[in-house]
Amino acid sequence: MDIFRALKTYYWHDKGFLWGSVAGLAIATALGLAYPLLLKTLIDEMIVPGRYEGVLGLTLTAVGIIVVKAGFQYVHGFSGGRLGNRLAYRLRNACYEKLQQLSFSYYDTARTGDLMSRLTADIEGVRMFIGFGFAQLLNTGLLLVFGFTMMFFIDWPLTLMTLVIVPVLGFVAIRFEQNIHPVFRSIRSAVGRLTVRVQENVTGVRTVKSFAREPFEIRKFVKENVDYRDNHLSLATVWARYFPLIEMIANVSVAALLLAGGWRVIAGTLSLGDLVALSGMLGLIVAPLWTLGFQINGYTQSKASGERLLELLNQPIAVRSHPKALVLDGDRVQGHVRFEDVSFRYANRDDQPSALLGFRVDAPAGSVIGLLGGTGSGKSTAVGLLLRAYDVGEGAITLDGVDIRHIELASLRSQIGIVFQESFLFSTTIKENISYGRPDATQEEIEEAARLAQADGFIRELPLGYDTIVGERGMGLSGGQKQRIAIARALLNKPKILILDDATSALDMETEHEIQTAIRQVMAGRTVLMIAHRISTLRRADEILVLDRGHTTQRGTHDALVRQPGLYRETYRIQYADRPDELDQPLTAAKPSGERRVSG
Ligand SMILES: Nc1ncnc2c1ncn2[C@@H]1O[C@H](COP(=O)(O)OP(=O)(O)OP(=O)(O)O)[C@@H](O)[C@H]1O
Repeated sequence: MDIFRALKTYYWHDKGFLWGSVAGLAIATALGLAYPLLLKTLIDEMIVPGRYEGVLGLTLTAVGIIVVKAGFQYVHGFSGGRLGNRLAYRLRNACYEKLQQLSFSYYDTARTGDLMSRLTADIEGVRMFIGFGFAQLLNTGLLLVFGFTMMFFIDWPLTLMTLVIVPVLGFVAIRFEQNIHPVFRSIRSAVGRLTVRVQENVTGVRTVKSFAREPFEIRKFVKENVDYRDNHLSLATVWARYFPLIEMIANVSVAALLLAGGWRVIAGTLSLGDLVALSGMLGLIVAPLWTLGFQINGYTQSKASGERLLELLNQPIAVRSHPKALVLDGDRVQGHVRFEDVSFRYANRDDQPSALLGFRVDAPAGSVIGLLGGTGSGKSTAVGLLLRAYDVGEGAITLDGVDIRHIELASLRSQIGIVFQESFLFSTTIKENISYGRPDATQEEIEEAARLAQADGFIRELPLGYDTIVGERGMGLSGGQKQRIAIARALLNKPKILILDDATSALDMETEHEIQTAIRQVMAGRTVLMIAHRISTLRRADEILVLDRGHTTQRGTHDALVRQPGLYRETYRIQYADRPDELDQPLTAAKPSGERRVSG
């Protein structure tokens, strides 16, 4: 029950509906117990003595009970439905909000399909139990108490005899719960894995098909499907073992009552009406006991689901704003960025050396800093740290002299425009994609940003222009077009700091040059951090840093770096093989930038 206690905040607002649902069902059940009493009256006081004048009154009483009982059943259904659905609504919102709050590090290991199944199937499991299952389970308990109390007043020795089944059934039900809970837990995570498979396959379908790996993907799916099926088979086995057992125990008590009760009716120590009432009541009590398995089933299923939801809801948020964090005033931000001996290691990669070591940059407002380096050298890590995707391990990053850990997260990020390596577009219009960061932007502003990003031309050629809907992940557009929309999106915000993480790699040289010129205009007085593999992108930067496995191996302007032996000159040589003029300049020794190659 700890799980449901922990989920209380999501349903306790509606405790009125909870009590309505419980009380509705309990009263309806109690009224149901009146039927055997009516039968007893009919037999003992009317049929046996032959006094039939009360039959009509008795029948009307039965009809009255039926109507009132139906009314209370309605209260149960209405309240349970309201309770469950409101709970599911709140839980869904809370999970979604949590997903928005969770930091980048959570998404490094999270699986989309698994999250999807938590937000759908698991919420459904909890909704069903709290809305209905809980009231039914409680009702079974109440029925036992009410029913046996009434039976006790009719004939206590026979009642005591039948009561023997209760602890036996209770024991079996607990064993059943213990056996079935782990099975349900594995089923839930098997569903999660199955969804992940499908989701990944659909997302990566182009890669799968281009490598002709469909059979491999099918095998992977079949493996998960076998796992899912086997889990269900285990479930069926547990069911098959316990269900007949529960039914058998319940029926033994009915048989015992008929035998002992029938004996006493023949002996004249029990009236026929009492025996009919007792067996009717036992039947009413035993019926929900038979479904106790189903009820426990629902309980354990929703407990497993509740666990998975709480696991998500209780996830620690790695990067968050300090309660007293500084909220930036956009008009007063200069955009002076400093990385002061920053080192960082990814939490999920403890076995690996640091992704960034002793990284130092001083980027006054309006400067352009270029980052060059082989793949995995730490370039994206550096810009991610400025965005506070992760918090630095050692050292500090400052914006206008303030440690960014002391700045309110949203206000920090609102000063930064970033274009990622992979341009993600939402499945909506191009217009909405560009104005994502500033939904209040006018059409003119959107078009202006698109013009600067060299996107206006191709957008206008599309049948619906800015109102064209781009599919999931921007399908239907070329890589370069997607990149240009992503650049327009970043430019529209007129951020004080612009980060371009290999953002122009999919563009041809000419378009890239035009975008660079446009970015220079827009970014006059603002700070740009630019990651690129092309010298043409970087050459105008005020300072270029060359990274290698997290270390800064070279730094300087293009003119200085091209004269130093090292990766920069080497890259230049490869990319400008037809223009070796700059390489003919006399070599200068590598500038002692203070960086030392430290292992690890
Ligand atoms: N989210 C992550 N979780 C764990 N390790 C990561 C993560 N992102 C990057 N790394 C690791 O950190 C190191 C630096 O990666 P980073 O992405 O900063 O390199 P990069 O220079 O931007 O490379 P590329 O040019 O290929 O984008 C690499 O060893 C990489 O495997």
